[in-house]
Amino acid sequence: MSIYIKFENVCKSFRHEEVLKHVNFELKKGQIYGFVGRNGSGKTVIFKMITGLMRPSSGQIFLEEVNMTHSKQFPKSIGALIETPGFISHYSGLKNLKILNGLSEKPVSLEELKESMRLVGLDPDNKKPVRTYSLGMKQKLGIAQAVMNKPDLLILDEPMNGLDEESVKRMRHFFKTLKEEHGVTILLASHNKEDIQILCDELFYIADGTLRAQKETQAGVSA
Ligand SMILES: Nc1ncnc2c1ncn2[C@@H]1O[C@H](COP(=O)(O)OP(=O)(O)OP(=O)(O)O)[C@@H](O)[C@H]1O
Repeated sequence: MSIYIKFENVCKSFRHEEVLKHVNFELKKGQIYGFVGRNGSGKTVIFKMITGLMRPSSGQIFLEEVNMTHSKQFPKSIGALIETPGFISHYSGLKNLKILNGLSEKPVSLEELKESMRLVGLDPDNKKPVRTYSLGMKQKLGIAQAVMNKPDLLILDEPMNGLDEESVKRMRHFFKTLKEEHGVTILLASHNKEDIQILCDELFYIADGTLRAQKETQAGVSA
């Protein structure tokens, strides 16, 4: 299988803080990769660099052999939930998705937007403004936003935050289906061992700025 994403000697520093030191990894298509590490270890920084929201201090990042290191564009093949998504609080969930869809380079139909909401457990006909949404509902809308334009690569930073047990199960099933039936590559940062064990094919541990890989067997393992 060919390499989808490649980090080559990537370093990232903020002022005097060296967050990532010569990070190297290669990711293949159609796998779920887990990124594990303590608070502040650099998971979100890695995700932001893949989406082009942040630049490495040195080193190179490739996405499908295209050098993304100095790219100013958010790649259109990526859907992401990184930190708290910003929604327009006085609009409904669906209206927010419609606006974001209008900005996308790969817009989908209204019915497809509604289907994304249903898939994460939200009612697209709910007219309530997002400001009245619970934490879990906002998180679900964030996931719907990440998947709605049918990305090849899905980046999920703590996607289960605020979700109840039933919703976590639904999301796990949903992410697995995206991988198995649609070949989506998923990068997942999570502090939840069960999510990591159930979902991930391979794990990366980040500590003291360095990254260590560990192979996982499908669905369940030695995390
Ligand atoms: N824009 C920024 N400016 C300065 N420092 C930053 C910036 N973004 C991240 N950092 C620092 O980089 C380090 C890694 O942050 P990051 O958000 O990647 O951690 P994380 O592994 O995602 O943590 P968590 O598990 O808490 O989500 C932290 O020390 C953080 O303070």
